[in-house]
Amino acid sequence: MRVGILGATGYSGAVLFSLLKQHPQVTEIDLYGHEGQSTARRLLADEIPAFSNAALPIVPFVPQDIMATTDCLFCATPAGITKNLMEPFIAQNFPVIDLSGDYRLKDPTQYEKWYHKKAAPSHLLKEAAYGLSEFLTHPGHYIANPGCYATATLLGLAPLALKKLIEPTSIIVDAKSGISGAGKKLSATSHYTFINENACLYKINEHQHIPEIMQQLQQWNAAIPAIQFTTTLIPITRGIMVTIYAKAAAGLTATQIQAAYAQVYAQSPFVRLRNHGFPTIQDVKGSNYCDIGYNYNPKTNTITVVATIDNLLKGAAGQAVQNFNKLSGFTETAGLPELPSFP
Ligand SMILES: NC(=O)C1=CN([C@@H]2O[C@H](COP(=O)(O)OP(=O)(O)OC[C@H]3O[C@@H](n4cnc5c(N)ncnc54)[C@H](OP(=O)(O)O)[C@@H]3O)[C@@H](O)[C@H]2O)C=CC1
Ligand SMILES: CC(=O)N[C@@H](CCC(=O)OP(=O)(O)O)C(=O)O
Repeated sequence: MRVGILGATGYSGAVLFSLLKQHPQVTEIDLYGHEGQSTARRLLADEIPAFSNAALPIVPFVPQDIMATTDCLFCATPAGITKNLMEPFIAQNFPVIDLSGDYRLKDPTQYEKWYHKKAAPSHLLKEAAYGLSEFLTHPGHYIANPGCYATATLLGLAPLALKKLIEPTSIIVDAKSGISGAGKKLSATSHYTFINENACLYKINEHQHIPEIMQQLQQWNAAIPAIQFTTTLIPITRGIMVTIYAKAAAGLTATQIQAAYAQVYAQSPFVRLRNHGFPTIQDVKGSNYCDIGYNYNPKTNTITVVATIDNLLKGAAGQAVQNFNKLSGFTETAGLPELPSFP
């Protein structure tokens, strides 16, 4: 298969390129730059010295040329780009996997509220499938890859929500991310002198992943009205840890919780459950795994769930490849690392 990447010079696009380069079903990769970019030769290796042996050109983004030469397009661009570029691809049912937030929310007013930008038109939004891989049964042609925090939060909560094991009003999510989650551009909070030996809460009650988490949670359990969700930047390069607290439904036992997680993830090669103890970020770094641990405290009637992922793999490029595999009918694990990068 021949695939294309828009945004390969960014963090998640670069990880995507590395994965696709070693994918057993991918024979060629084309890289695209900005629409209207000059045709002067620009190489991936010039932008990312770590890829100095991959002298691939980055060519201008021209939809008709892309559809004529490749079989699937990946977009690893910031929010606000694909909503303006994807109409020709959607019109022709061309396979696209979009890592940005532009097509995740079905309701355009929600996108406008949380992303502070004009949304893609409703008729295009309708064509996109929300690609939380473990629950993606009908990939269609356009997959909106979930956000990194949303992936860890939803995988951590799914068994509790689906099986109605918690008080719907009691969910609190305390999420922490490494700095690569913010992308390659420098900002005041990603500056070394600010974040080194520091930790910083941000976007309190305003994080753009809240609506996509709610959109999915309410499909699993319509009684969940809202979640309390906080995000903290921590001084590591890669990784997300979400700690979830919720009150148990009446009469629940620890055995029922364990059974729910085991049943929901019985066929999920990238979800690893801990029946004892909690996962760390190191346990998943460099892999597409989401590791989940849980605990029930009968004294406070509280369930604690911890889910960890590598934000650039399961939170972005890894899940995009997992979705590509599902969309193309390949083995779900094809092209994805079998083990994390330990130590
Ligand atoms: N980083 C992460 O952990 C995660 C990221 N995502 C999502 O993935 C997407 C990419 O994120 P990330 O890799 O962090 O971002 P980066 O800022 O690191 O990279 C963005 C990429 O998009 C390209 N780009 C920017 N504007 C345009 C444009 N108008 N046309 C074409 N290409 C453009 C950039 O190219 P150039 O440098 O030439 O401008 C660059 O290659 C975002 O939507 C992000 O929200 C999702 C989950 C996790
Ligand atoms: C650490 C950090 O800044 N993380 C980013 C993750 C956002 C992201 O991945 O963007 P999407 O909304 O397109 O998924 C944030 O919190 O905004």
